[in-house]
Amino acid sequence: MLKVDYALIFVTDDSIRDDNIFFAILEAALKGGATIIQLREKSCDTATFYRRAIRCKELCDTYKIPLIINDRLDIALAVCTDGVHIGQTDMPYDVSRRLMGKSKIIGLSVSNTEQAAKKDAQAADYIGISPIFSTNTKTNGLAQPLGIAGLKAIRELYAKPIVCIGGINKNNTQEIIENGADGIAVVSAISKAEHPEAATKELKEIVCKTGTN
Ligand SMILES: Cc1ncc(COP(=O)(O)OP(=O)(O)O)c(N)n1
Ligand SMILES: Cc1nc(C(=O)O)sc1CCOP(=O)(O)O
Ligand SMILES: [Mg+2]
Repeated sequence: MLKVDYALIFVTDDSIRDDNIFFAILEAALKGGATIIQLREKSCDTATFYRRAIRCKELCDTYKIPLIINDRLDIALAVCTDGVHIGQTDMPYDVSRRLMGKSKIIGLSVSNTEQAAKKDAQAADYIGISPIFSTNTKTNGLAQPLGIAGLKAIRELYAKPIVCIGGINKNNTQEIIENGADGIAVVSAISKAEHPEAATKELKEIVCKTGTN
């Protein structure tokens, strides 16, 4: 399997229901250098999710960038995406792995050091620190932010890639990477930017100049 670059995950904004706007922002993120796309839909029906996933896959394939589906293994399998991102209350890791297969990317959210030390997190391809900072974007059960101290504690015990999510922007990215994250995952820093392509480029440059990417 190709080495996966976790530097900059653009997580799509499910508050954008207009497909023209949604896909224009997605393409801007791809042009700007997002290294992974995560399609996250929390409230639409399955047919709508599936149709968006198909179009996302076509666009990601054009730019040769992996597509990961948030939560929904059935959509990931139906569209044959590169992976899935699961949370602590989503489909269990073992089942996700059995259904997705060995070659696919599986990410798992962790909200404390105990979860990061458990076998599911250790077996996943990467973990998402959930959240690193406070955010208004996630409206379904945001955990207590881990902050930089929490990231450092998890880095001590976790050897695989760590991606941080929640309240990340161009002003706090450098600190996150300096303290052990391999990459960042963002929604609003790209989707709500005046120029999403330029915003993506700027975030990517900060990650790459700070880390070893
Ligand atoms: C990279 C990354 N990390 C964490 C999350 C959060 O996933 P989850 O805990 O399942 O919450 P929802 O996104 O499903 O609301 C993520 N999506 N991506
Ligand atoms: C999708 C998601 N998951 C989170 C978690 O903590 O699990 S925070 C989040 C939203 C991140 O959006 P923004 O970059 O706009 O803060
Ligand atoms: Mg989830």
